Amino acid sequence: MQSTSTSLPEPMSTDADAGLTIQSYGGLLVADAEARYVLQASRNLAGLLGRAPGEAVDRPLEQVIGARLTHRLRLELQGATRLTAPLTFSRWVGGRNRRLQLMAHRHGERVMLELEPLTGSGRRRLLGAVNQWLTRVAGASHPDALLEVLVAGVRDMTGYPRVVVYGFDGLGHAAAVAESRHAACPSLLGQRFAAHALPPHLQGGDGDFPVYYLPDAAAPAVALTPPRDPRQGARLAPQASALRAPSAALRRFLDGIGVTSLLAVSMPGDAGVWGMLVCHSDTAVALSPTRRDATHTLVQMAIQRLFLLKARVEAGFLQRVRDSRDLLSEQRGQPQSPRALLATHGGEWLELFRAAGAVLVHGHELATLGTVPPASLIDPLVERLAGAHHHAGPWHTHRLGEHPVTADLPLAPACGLLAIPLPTESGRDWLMLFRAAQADSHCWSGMPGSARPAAGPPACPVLRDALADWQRAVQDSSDAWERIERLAAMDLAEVLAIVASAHEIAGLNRELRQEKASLAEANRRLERLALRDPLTGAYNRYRIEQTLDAELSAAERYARDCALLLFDVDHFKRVNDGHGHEVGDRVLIALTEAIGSALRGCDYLGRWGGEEFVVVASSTPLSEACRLAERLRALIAGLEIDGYPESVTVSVGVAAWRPGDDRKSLVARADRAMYRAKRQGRNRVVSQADRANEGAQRPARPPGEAT
Ligand SMILES: Nc1nc2c(ncn2[C@@H]2O[C@H](COP(=O)(O)OP(=O)(O)OP(=O)(O)O)[C@@H](O)[C@H]2O)c(=O)[nH]1
Repeated sequence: MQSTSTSLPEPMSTDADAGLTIQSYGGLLVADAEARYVLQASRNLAGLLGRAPGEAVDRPLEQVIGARLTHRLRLELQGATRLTAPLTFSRWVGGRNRRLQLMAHRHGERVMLELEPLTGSGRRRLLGAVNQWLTRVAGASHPDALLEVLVAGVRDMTGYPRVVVYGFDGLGHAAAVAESRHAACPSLLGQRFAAHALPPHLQGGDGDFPVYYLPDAAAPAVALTPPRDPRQGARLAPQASALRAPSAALRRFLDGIGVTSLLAVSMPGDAGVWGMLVCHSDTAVALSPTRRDATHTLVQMAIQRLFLLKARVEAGFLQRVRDSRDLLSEQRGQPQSPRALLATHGGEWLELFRAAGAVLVHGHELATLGTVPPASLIDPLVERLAGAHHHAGPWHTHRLGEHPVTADLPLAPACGLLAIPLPTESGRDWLMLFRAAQADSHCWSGMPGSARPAAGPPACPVLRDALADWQRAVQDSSDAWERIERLAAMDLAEVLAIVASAHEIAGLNRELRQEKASLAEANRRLERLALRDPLTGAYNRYRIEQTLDAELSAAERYARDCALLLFDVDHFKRVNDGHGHEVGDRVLIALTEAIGSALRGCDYLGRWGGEEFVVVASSTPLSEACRLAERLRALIAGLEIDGYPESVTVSVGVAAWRPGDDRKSLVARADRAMYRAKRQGRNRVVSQADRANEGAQRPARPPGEAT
């Protein structure tokens, strides 16, 4: 047992603690951190414990609530900030046994003990109802249906005439998303409250007290006895107890909407408070702690199920986007232009992302689908985005008209934009999804000048007076882009970048192939010009001389045969003169074709000049060369040429390489032989060996020169 003298606080004179007043249906004891002494008590303590506050303050806790209860309390509070479940006990008060509930939690250096009367009636029926609603919550298959079940269940279990679920958006604004109400209650469904304008019981939820219950807002608040210890004298914050009496602001708010009793249960989410379930009644409602606990349990179950269902809906959405992405990916082999891509897949994307239009910008190509801003504004928009957005994630807004990046671009009818940079090197490729302005269905409470909807809430002077800045009609706004949509769009953009780039690369390859083909053709033309005679296509003089030089050095080096055949068309002048140059040309061409077709692959035909041609016959001794020449002569003589009725004959001089020969000497011998063939009557072959048979010797002449 601890000594009173060492630990009892010194009395001090102070004003009543105005920070915390509590609701009269419950009672409050404030104890020291070790829960040994009562430091303060609510002034209605006698009604609950049968003991006046004066008989409790400064007393050991055991004396006030009993030794056994105190012992259990200390045990369960060890190392904890609150009891996990309320403790129940009985007390004789006013000649009858009363059942009470004790909840306790730490608040700074104090332990707060909250007392409430227990009404034990209807437990069995409650259990049945809870089970029934839990089963229905577990069976709900869609988030909306689940919330409907929840509000109906809570209304059934609590008897409140109106139960509303408010959802908070990312900015803390609340909207009534589900409601169950008695026919006489005006509906709050769809009603929105700006974050800073929310009534206190809706502001972000109270993490310490997930359930706030106000049986009767009109009931007088109960003060606490003043603290006596200066060290404990700091003012108790109003939030110190779940039994706190309504603040003046809450009281005014509830007055404004005609609510007397309130039960608010916070709905925690992954990141803070997701929403709040609120029960309203215009008359006082006595709700046993058991029913409140049951309500709390149902809400907790529902919120877990809600997230599960939301996750399923999101997974379904993601799966559909991935299916579309995979389909796209499978088409990598058949690259499509941005236009074709949008035409093939865009419709599905618009449906999936609830978008009115899409733009795909890739390289210099731009494709559009559905309702999008005017084409002339897409380039400036891309410019802006490229300047303002420097990471791989999506850029998004549901208010293009108000966003600093886009405010001065008249992008209507587009209102929301989800723009995903394609992961390409240019940094200027985008997939853009546009949403149209949403016809305003938001109803913000207390909007000045607006007529109250017939089924709307009663006028609320508190909100109307205090919240001028949020009393704007929601206009020029589209549905916001949800996180899951942004993630899915990024997924899509990744594959889109690959497919669109594949298309671009295929295009470049095509151009490259075309360029290569043109280049090869130009080279062929160039080669032809440089090495071939333009009329007949035979090697030109320059090329055939090169060939002859190469053959002669090979002959020299490897002691290999090589022969030269020099052809001259007989009386060619007559062909020209008699039939015209055109026919003369035709004769030269026909002759070239005939010789060319009769030669081996290792022989070369060249035009020596005018109507003179040479054949360089490699690895060919003189005798064979003569036979070849004779064969060619006969072939030419047998030619039938269109437009030239006569036979074309040639005189051929044949010379074979001898050691020490160079081009000049070999050509000179062939030329002399050819000259002899002319002299002997034309249309014949004469070789260098025949020289002995011929008396006259033709003087050497430059090759190609007319004889
Ligand atoms: N149509 C045409 N004629 C050519 C071409 N090159 C040279 N000639 C002509 O060929 C003729 C050669 O005549 P000549 O050198 O007198 O010899 P020839 O008439 O063949 O008489 P012989 O050689 O003595 O049998 C000239 O009239 C040239 O104008 C050509 O590319 N096309």
